[in-house]
Amino acid sequence: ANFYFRIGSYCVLCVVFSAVACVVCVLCHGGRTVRNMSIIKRFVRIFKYFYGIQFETYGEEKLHDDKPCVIISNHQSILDMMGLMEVLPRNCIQIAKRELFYMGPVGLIMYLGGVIFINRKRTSAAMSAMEEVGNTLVQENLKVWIYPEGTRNESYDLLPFKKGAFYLAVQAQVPVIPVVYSSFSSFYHPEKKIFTSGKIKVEVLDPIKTEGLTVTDIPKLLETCHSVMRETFFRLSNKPNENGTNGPTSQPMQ
Ligand SMILES: CCCCCCCC/C=C\CCCCCCCC(=O)SCCNC(=O)CCNC(=O)[C@H](O)C(C)(C)COP(=O)(O)OP(=O)(O)OC[C@H]1O[C@@H](n2cnc3c(N)ncnc32)[C@H](O)[C@@H]1OP(=O)(O)O
Ligand SMILES: CCCCCCCCCCCCCC(=O)OC[C@@H](O)COP(=O)(O)O
Repeated sequence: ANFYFRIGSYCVLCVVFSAVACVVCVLCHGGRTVRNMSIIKRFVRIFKYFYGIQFETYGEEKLHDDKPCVIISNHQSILDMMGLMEVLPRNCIQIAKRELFYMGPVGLIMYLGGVIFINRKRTSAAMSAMEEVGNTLVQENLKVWIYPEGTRNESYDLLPFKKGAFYLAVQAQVPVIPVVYSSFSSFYHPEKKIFTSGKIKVEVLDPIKTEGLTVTDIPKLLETCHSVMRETFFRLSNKPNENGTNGPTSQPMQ
């Protein structure tokens, strides 16, 4: 019961705070602009106090370079939104599934914040929407936050990555900055109806350059990002990986 209450209240908070934020954004900036993201960020960062969630961030300054880039991060649940807003840099928009646009005030506030909606069922339309972002990224000095797994993933691992984020980065010749969140599963587990409070570690990894890369380099770029993020995810989540060590950097388990 507690699980449903907390998840239900999370959704209610999203709806209520969105409605309020829409009014504030329209009064402050008049319409759809990435500058509204700083207002949205302030609202969403309050959520963690309702749920007793703490964030421990490492390397956040790597996101503060005032230059365009593609930020990619793992995606576990709708709680990711709190983690996103915890470290979201200025001038950064997100790519979101179109279904979110139809969620009342939540969709409207995302629209006002400059979020790009894609239809995952129509790959060609999604790709052209992202291509459009790639064209304006540099001159508008924008950052784009993409969840390359393309969907929430509550398994204790990373899904294979979709290619869109890497096409966009190579097309715009901007760096890819991976951000990794530790597993929520110690305090958030929908199957087991668990949603208590806990700590999430967030690590921003070094930017990966794409200057000089072409479309043919995309599979390798994707693989590099996937493996470094997966390794970090295991380390941050204290998950022993295949060969029984607790992450490649630490000593093998006794
Ligand atoms: C006060 C406030 C209160 C709170 C209220 C809330 C407010 C919050 C506000 C703001 C926070 C917002 C929070 C946002 C959260 C949203 C989370 C989500 O919705 S996550 C799902 C959507 N995201 C994605 O799906 C991206 C990842 N997807 C991609 O990048 C895909 O690549 C995509 C969609 C572009 C295409 O997906 P494919 O399923 O077709 O898969 P592929 O393997 O990537 O591509 C298929 C083929 O197309 C080629 N391809 C892909 N992209 C291409 C391109 N750009 N050009 C040419 N070819 C391309 C590839 O090479 C591949 O071809 P070959 O299989 O290799 O032969
Ligand atoms: C008027 C009814 C509103 C319903 C309450 C709003 C629900 C909360 C909205 C949270 C904002 C976005 C958080 C987020 O990160 O959602 C992404 C997931 O969805 C991705 O879904 P999928 O696994 O990719 O299908």
